[in-house]
Amino acid sequence: MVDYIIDQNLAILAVNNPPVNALSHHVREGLVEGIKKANANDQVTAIVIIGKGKIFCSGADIREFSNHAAIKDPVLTSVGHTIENSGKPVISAIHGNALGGGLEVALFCHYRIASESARVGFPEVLIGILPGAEGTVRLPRLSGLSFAMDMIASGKQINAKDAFKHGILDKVCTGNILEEAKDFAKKVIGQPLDSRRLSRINVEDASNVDAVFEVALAQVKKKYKGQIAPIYCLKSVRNSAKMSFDKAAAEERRLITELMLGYQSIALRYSFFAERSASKWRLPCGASVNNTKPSKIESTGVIGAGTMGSGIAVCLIRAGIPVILVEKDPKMLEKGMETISGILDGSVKLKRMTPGQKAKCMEILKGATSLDKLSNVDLVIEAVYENLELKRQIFAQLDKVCKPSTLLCSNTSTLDIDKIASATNRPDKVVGTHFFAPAFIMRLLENVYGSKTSPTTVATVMELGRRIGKVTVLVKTCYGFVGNRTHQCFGAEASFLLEEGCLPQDIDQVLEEFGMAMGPFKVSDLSGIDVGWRIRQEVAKAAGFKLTTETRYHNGERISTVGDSLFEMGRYGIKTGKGWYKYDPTNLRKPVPDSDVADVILDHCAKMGLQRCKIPPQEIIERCLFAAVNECFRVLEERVAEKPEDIDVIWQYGFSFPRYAGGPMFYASQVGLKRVYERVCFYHEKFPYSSHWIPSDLLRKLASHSVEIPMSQWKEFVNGSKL
Ligand SMILES: CCCCCCCC(=O)CC(=O)SCCNC(=O)CCNC(=O)[C@H](O)C(C)(C)COP(=O)(O)OP(=O)(O)OC[C@H]1O[C@@H](n2cnc3c(N)ncnc32)[C@H](O)[C@@H]1OP(=O)(O)O
Ligand SMILES: NC(=O)C1=CN([C@@H]2O[C@H](COP(=O)(O)OP(=O)(O)OC[C@H]3O[C@@H](n4cnc5c(N)ncnc54)[C@H](O)[C@@H]3O)[C@@H](O)[C@H]2O)C=CC1
Repeated sequence: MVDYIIDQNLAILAVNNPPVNALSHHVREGLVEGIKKANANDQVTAIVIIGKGKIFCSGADIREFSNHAAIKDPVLTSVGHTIENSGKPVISAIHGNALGGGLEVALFCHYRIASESARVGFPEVLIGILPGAEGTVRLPRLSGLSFAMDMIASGKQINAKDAFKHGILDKVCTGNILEEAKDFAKKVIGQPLDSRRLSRINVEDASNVDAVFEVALAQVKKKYKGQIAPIYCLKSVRNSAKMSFDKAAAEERRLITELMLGYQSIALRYSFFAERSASKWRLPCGASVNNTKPSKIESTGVIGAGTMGSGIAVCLIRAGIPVILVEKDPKMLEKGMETISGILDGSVKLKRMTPGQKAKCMEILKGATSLDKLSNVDLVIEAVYENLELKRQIFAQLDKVCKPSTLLCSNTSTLDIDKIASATNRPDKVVGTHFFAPAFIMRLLENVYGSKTSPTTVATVMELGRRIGKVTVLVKTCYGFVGNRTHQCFGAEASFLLEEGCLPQDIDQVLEEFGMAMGPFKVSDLSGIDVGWRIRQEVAKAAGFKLTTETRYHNGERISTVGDSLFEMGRYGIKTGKGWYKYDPTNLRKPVPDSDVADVILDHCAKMGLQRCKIPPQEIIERCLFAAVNECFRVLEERVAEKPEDIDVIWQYGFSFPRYAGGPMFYASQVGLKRVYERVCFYHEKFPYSSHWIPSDLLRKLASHSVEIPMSQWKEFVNGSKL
C-alpha cells in the first residue's frame, strides 16, 4: 500500500490506498518500512512522501476507530517518530488534500511542499476527536497558538497559499508536484535536520497562551454549543505551550482516547458514514446507483415563485442550471425575481459569491406567466400551494405542454406522488423532489419515488441533488414521506405539551439544550404557520371533515389546534412579524417570547377544559423524540426508507438534529430499544388517542431480543424475515 521507488538518489514513498489514501494498517507499515529501507540504502540521500491518485492522504482510517483498542502497530505516532528521526531529510509532497493524520504525517516530515490547489486541515473535530498523532502539539510550533486553536477546533481546511502564510508549508508549487519535490529535495540534502524537527522547537507565543485560550474558548462555546471535542482541541493546543513536548503529546493521547470512546464521537463517526451511504440508493426492483444512468439536465422550469419556488430556483441557477420561473400573475413573478436577487445579494455580502457570479446566475433565470414556456425544458419542479387538485391540474397541463422526455417533479411536502402522477400519461417520469425551507440554505433533498417512477428518473433527480450540492436521500411515497411524516409526530407532541402546561419557549429551550439547532416553534415561524395550516386543512378535507379551532378529536385521534388560532389571527410567523414569537422588523433572526401567545394558549386550554401542570424537561424530550422514533420504525417497517441511516440523515439535514447525537434512529440504538419500547408503551397507555404511540411492530420485535440488535441488522427484521 506504499510503493517504494528509487529515482536516482531519492527514495519516493507513494501512498497507494484508493480511494482516498487513508492511513490503514498496511499504509502505516509501508511508511515505516520505506523510511527504514531508504535510511539503510547508502545511495539514497533524501526521501519524498507523496500520495497516488487524487489526494495526498485523507488521514487515519476512520473505520479502524470502531475497535480502537485493536488498532494494530505501528500506530501513527510511531510511524511519525520513524519519519522525524530519519537521518535523511524527508519531504512531504502534497496534492489534493492532506487531512487529519495525513497532515500529521506531513508535520512529522522535515519539509512540506504542496500544489497550489492543495488543501490542508484537521477535520478530526468533525468526527468528535482531535488530531491525536501530535497534531495539536506540532501545529502551534509552526503557526502560533491562535491560528492553531482556530484551525483545529473548527476542522476547516485551508488552501496552500494560506498554509504557506501560516508557516505550515515551506513552498507552494505551480508545476508537477513530484518533479518539484525532487528539485526541492536536492536543495535540502546535507542541511542540518534538528531545527526541522518540530519536536525539538518551542511554541513561540507560549507566554500568551492563557489569554489566547480564553478568547478561543468563549468563541467555541458559542459557535459549537453542546459539543465536547472543540473544547478538548483547545485544551490540547494549550498544553503544547504549557508542557514539555512529550508531556503534551501524552496528554493529547489521553484526551483523544477519552473522546473516541464518548457518545459524541461515536455518533459523529456514524454520521460521517451514514451521509455517504445515503447517496447509494437502491429501488426494490434492483435498480441502483451502480446500474442506472441519469438523463442529462440542461434546462429546468420552476412553477411557483413563493417561499420554496424562489429558493429552489436559487439552488439551480447557483449550480449553473438555467431556470424558467413560472408564476400565475406578473406581480407575484416580479416579487419572486426580487426575492431571488435579494438572496444572491446576501451571498455577495457574505463573500460567498462575487457580483460577477451573481450577474451570471441572474442571466440564466427567466420569468414567465404561462406554463407554455416550459415546452422545451428537461425537468420541471412544481412548487405551488399544497393542494392536490391544483397540483393534478398543473401536472396534467405540463404533460401536454412539455416534450415527452421532460421529468415532472413536485416539491409537495406531504401528498402522494402516485396521485399526482396519475394526472399525466408519463407516471414513470413523475417524482417528488422535496426541498426543505429555506431551500437555498438547507442541505437536504428528499427525493420521493412513486409506484411507477422509473429508475432513470430516480437516477436523474439523485444526480441533480448532487450537482446542486445537496445531501440527497431517496424514499418511497406515502403521506409526508420520511421527513414530514416522522417529524409530524414530534411536532404533534410539542403542540400537545402546549395544551398540558408548556409555552413554546419552554419546549424550544429544552430541545435546543438537547442539541437541536432550533426548537419546533422557531422552525414553524420560519417555514410559516400558514403552511402547516394549509396541510392540516388538506388532510381534513381528504378525510371529509371540517377542521376548526374547536376540534379536539377526529376519528378517535387527538388534535391540537392552537396553531390554527394563531393562523386565524394572521400570525404566520417571521413573514408577518408574529407567530409563536414576535419579531422586531429590524432583527427578524431574534424570536422574542410573546405574552399574547401565552394568552392564546391559556384561553385555548380554558375553552377546552384542559388542565395545565409543570412538565419536566425529560418528559419533553421523550414525548417529542420517542413519538418520532416509533414512527421512524414504522417507516422502516413499510420500507418507505431503505435503511435507518437514511432516516437519520433526513433528520440531521432537514430538521437540524444534532450530528453529535446521530439522528433519532441512532439515538434510539444508544438509549437501547428495550427502554425505548417500554416508554412508547407507557405513553401509549397514557395517551390512547394518539395513534403515533401505537408501538411499531418492528420496534417490538427488535426490543424483544435478549441482546441489543445492531442497527446494521434492523433491516433483516422487516416483514417478519427474522423474528
Ligand atoms: C488512540 C488512537 C490514536 C489515533 C490517532 C489518530 C490520528 C488522527 O489524527 C485521526 C485522523 O486522521 S481522523 C481522520 C481525519 N480525516 C477525515 O476526517 C477526512 C474524512 N474524509 C473526507 O473529508 C473526504 O472523504 C475526502 C475529502 C477525503 C474525500 O472526499 P470525496 O467526496 O472525494 O470522497 P468521499 O465520498 O467522502 O470518500 C470516498 C470513500 O472514502 C471513504 N473515506 C474517506 N475518508 C476516509 C477515512 N479517513 N477513513 C476511512 N474511509 C474514508 C468514504 O467513506 C468513501 O467510502 P464509501 O463510504 O465506501 O463510499
Ligand atoms: N414552506 C415550506 O416550508 C415548505 C413547503 N413545501 C411545499 O412547497 C410547495 C410550495 O410551498 P410554499 O413555497 O411555501 O408556498 P407559497 O405560498 O409561498 O408559494 C406558492 C406560490 O405558488 C404560486 N402559484 C399558485 N398557483 C399557481 C399556478 N397555477 N401557477 C403558477 N404559480 C402558482 C403562488 O402565487 C405562490 O407564489 C407546497 O407544496 C408546500 O407544501 C415543501 C417544503 C417546505
